[in-house]
Amino acid sequence: MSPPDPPRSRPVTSSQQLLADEVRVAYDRQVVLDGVTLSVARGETVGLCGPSGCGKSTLVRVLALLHRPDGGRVSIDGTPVTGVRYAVLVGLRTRVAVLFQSPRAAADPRLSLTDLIAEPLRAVRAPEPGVRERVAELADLVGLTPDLLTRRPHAVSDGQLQRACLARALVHRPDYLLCDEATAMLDASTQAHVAAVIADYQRAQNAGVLVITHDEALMERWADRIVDLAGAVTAPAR
Ligand SMILES: Nc1ncnc2c1ncn2[C@@H]1O[C@H](COP(=O)(O)OP(=O)(O)OP(=O)(O)O)[C@@H](O)[C@H]1O
Repeated sequence: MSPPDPPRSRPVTSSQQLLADEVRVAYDRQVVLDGVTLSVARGETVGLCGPSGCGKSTLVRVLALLHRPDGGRVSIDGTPVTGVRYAVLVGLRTRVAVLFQSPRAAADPRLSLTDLIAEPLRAVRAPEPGVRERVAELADLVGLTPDLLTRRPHAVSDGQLQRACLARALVHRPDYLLCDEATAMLDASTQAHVAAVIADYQRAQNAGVLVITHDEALMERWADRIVDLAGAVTAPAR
């Protein structure tokens, strides 16, 4: 494994956190999150638990700037974020990355693993020599050999594809990484390796990490504190 990413030079202050403040989300008539507040500070690992359907993944999508909440706000280190996806300035949106449970649902089947990892850099028109160098660095970090990098998703295992998705998530050196059941589909050794890569990255970058897992032992080992979303209200929309 190559050395972890060098930390950014920005000094870290106590106000540096990814914050969902009084967030409300409803799908049609169903209120899933009703005034939920959750923060993830730089350097900490927050575990998010709660019964199936209580809104954990929805909250992750809101924090990842993929889903616009119906109420409340998201801020990154005190900067309010008003839009979602490409409406957010690139310098802000690349501060948060997400790793989902299913790498197959998250990966474009037409791309080689190299192009999959490079995708977020090419989307911001990063110079190609730097892209190739960063892909090689990350492939080494997550344990993907050169022969695997030329293959497309259908020709690699779920574990290998999740490693590529992790590399892609880290490509912009995010300050916050959200892991939504990211190790659930993996065998024990791949799970341990993915968790170790994330922990090394977190230490090097002083990143904040949010973890959703139904694996209580993993949650206990991984999280500095655990937030239970079970209190979130699921009720008909007003
Ligand atoms: N796009 C959507 N449209 C309509 N309803 C949705 C949508 N996404 C989620 N839901 C509903 O919102 C509720 C919360 O879903 P969510 O996936 O956030 O829960 P969760 O706590 O992550 O569940 P699990 O632990 O099973 O993954 C569920 O009742 C779900 O059916």
